[in-house]
Amino acid sequence: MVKTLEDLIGEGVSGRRVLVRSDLNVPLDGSAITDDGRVRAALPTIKRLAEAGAKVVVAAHLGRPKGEPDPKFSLRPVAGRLGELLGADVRLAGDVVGADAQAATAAQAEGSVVLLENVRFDPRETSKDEAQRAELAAEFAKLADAFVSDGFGVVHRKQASVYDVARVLPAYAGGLVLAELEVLGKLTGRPERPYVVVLGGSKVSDKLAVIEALLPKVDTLLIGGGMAFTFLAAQGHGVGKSLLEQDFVDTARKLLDEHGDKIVVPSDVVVADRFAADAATDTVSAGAIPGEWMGLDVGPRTVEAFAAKIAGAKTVFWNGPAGVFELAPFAAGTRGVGQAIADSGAFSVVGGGDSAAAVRVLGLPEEKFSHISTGGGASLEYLEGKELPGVAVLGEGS
Ligand SMILES: Nc1ncnc2c1ncn2[C@@H]1O[C@H](COP(=O)(O)OP(=O)(O)O)[C@@H](O)[C@H]1O
Ligand SMILES: O=C(OP(=O)(O)O)[C@H](O)COP(=O)(O)O
Repeated sequence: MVKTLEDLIGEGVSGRRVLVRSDLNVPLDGSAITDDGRVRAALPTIKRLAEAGAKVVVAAHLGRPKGEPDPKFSLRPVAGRLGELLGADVRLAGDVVGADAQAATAAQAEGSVVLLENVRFDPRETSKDEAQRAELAAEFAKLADAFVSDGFGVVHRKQASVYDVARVLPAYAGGLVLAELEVLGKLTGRPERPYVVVLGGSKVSDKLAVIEALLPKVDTLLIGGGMAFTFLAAQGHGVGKSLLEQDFVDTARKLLDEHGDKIVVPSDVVVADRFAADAATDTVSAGAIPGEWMGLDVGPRTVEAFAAKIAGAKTVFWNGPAGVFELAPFAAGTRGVGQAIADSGAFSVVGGGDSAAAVRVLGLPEEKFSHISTGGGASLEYLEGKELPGVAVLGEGS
């Protein structure tokens, strides 16, 4: 049996030091948070512990820094926002587990919150070497007496602050992780059919691996965003300077051969001469992407084709924006797909940091989605039937 946050509260946390792993990986424009959804989602667990008198130490990552401190990836803006939402100061430690983190946590009052600096500033966090990760986990463990895993968006990562630390501290599942798993469970049982999955985004290599496992489970797979170009290349099209995962082209061709009836790829693309809001743009057929240009959104014919499939669905899962929605000229595809899902009346789940942000930033009707999940890759791996290391480890000790 997995122990939960409520079990921990029941054991009594007043004066105890509790390490919480949250997913605070928010989209930033410079140092401004463009969507604080993940901070809001992390709030209930942190608040619950603080109100119960715990000394709360929050661990989180931001982006993918290269295992060393990099001011661009500092959690400072997040500490500020978390403090505003909590209505209390949140001290940001200057390091992950170093002298400043130790001093900040040693000086904590009951009910206070310290945020450790981006855990990915330490190369051991994401190391493939288990001994390295275990070493960092032991250092996290010195800062706390218990661990609450609440970062749903990152439970698919076997990383020190997600997985290894749960093996060295008494570990509990946070409310967000439990709530997310409960909703996603509805998609793994017997989803009402037709079951349509819409994929896009830019974490192409991560997600291409999931497609193969998902295909037998779904009726239709709509592929937009950055991952579409690997499939267009597999169909023999030139994709210019668009995102392309060359190593996966052969697999994409095999998937199109074997499941061509289920997979829908873009028939037209919005292309640009640069990755910029003021780039020159054009809308072309998927087979006519100019060599020096890049595809940054799906075109209107594609949106129409995707919307028709979505309109007939009873269950929809969407991860990954259909285009670079952050830049106005490339937002129409994501808006169109999102609106079609909202209008479908299907049981609909949208997951992922950027996908969830897109719903809010583009002003799509949030209330028309059945669930907006904080995790994209994590949701996909769960739907694929894969074990999530950050969840599995919570049951290990019992
Ligand atoms: N054609 C494209 N080329 C490059 N980037 C893209 C393209 N389409 C979408 N994106 C980018 O994908 C990013 C989100 O991808 P991803 O992290 O995979 O999604 P999520 O966070 O929802 O899981 C967005 O920032 C968006 O700008
Ligand atoms: O943004 C995240 O995932 P998502 O883009 O799949 O929703 C999580 O914070 C995990 O980040 P990672 O994919 O760099 O490990």
